[in-house]
Amino acid sequence: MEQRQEAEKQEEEQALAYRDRIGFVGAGQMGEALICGFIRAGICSPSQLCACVRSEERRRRMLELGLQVFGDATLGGAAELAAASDIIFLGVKPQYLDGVLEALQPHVTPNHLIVSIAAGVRLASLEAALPEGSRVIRVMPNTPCLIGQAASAYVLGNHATNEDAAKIYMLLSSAGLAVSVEERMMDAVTGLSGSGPAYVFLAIEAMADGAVAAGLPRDKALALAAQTVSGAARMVLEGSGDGSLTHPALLKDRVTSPAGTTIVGLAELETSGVRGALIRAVKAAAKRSENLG
Ligand SMILES: NC(=O)C1=CN([C@@H]2O[C@H](COP(=O)(O)OP(=O)(O)OC[C@H]3O[C@@H](n4cnc5c(N)ncnc54)[C@H](O)[C@@H]3O)[C@@H](O)[C@H]2O)C=CC1
Ligand SMILES: O=C(O)[C@@H]1CCC=N1
Repeated sequence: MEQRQEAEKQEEEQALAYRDRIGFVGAGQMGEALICGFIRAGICSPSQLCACVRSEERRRRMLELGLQVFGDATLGGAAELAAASDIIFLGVKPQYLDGVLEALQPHVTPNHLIVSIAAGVRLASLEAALPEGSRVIRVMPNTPCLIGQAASAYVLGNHATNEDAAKIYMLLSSAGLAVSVEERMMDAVTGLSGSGPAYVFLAIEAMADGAVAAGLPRDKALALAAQTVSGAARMVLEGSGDGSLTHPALLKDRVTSPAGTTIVGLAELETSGVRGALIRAVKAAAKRSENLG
């Protein structure tokens, strides 16, 4: 009985998300990753999506994906997008957000849910730039959303409702992991999972370089490096098989034979300060996010 109620609740929530029309002000790297993630997950169809774009290249790409396209948000596009959307994602760089909010503000109604993905920009500034009582959610997604593997965090603004929370969770979790956090944690999230794909890409590239130096062809080195990172990550996420995280130190120890190859590699990483470098990278990016706000 409980299971049936849960399934009915889930269907009801899904139906809510399915009906929404979603507009993207700015559809660049992250906007496109969200759009493709949602379409791929089947949470909405391209006909429910629209975007404001500034460049011809972006216009062509959005049309190719099947979206309705409007022009620059600050040159009339915002009004058209607001009329065609229930949920509005703000997908421009933080430095363009003020102009976009100014253009959007007169067209935001109580029926709109505004979702900002801008790094560092606080809910208080977003709410202050929008009509009193606006429903706002701040999200930090990441680019693996493109292939349904996002790590996203979200926090509700003062006027966002439980229904809004269910909607954003439905949308984000359709394309990966979604967790709710307190706003004071958003800078840390940005430094970790927002920017993190870039650290991992760098690590994959460097590991492949090492293998090339040791004699492996580039294509095989890259494929093995990427699959190693992916497989190791899945073991942390799924290794215990019961949904709980497995501590990476435990998994590391299982790879490391006495007087074997791995301990020699690990010792090099420790001598080079890789552990400290990663900690400092996440902290520096979190600090930058704090300063952007
Ligand atoms: N790239 C990433 O991995 C992530 C980015 N973010 C956030 O997402 C936001 C966008 O970042 P990216 O997608 O990387 O930037 P981007 O530069 O690739 O995309 C922004 C898009 O907005 C468009 N744009 C700017 N002003 C516009 C206007 N007035 N009307 C219509 N379109 C306009 C630009 O032409 C561009 O296509 C930023 O606030 C960033 O902090 C958040 C998480 C991850
Ligand atoms: O580099 C940036 O500022 C954006 C936010 C998180 C990832 N990319």
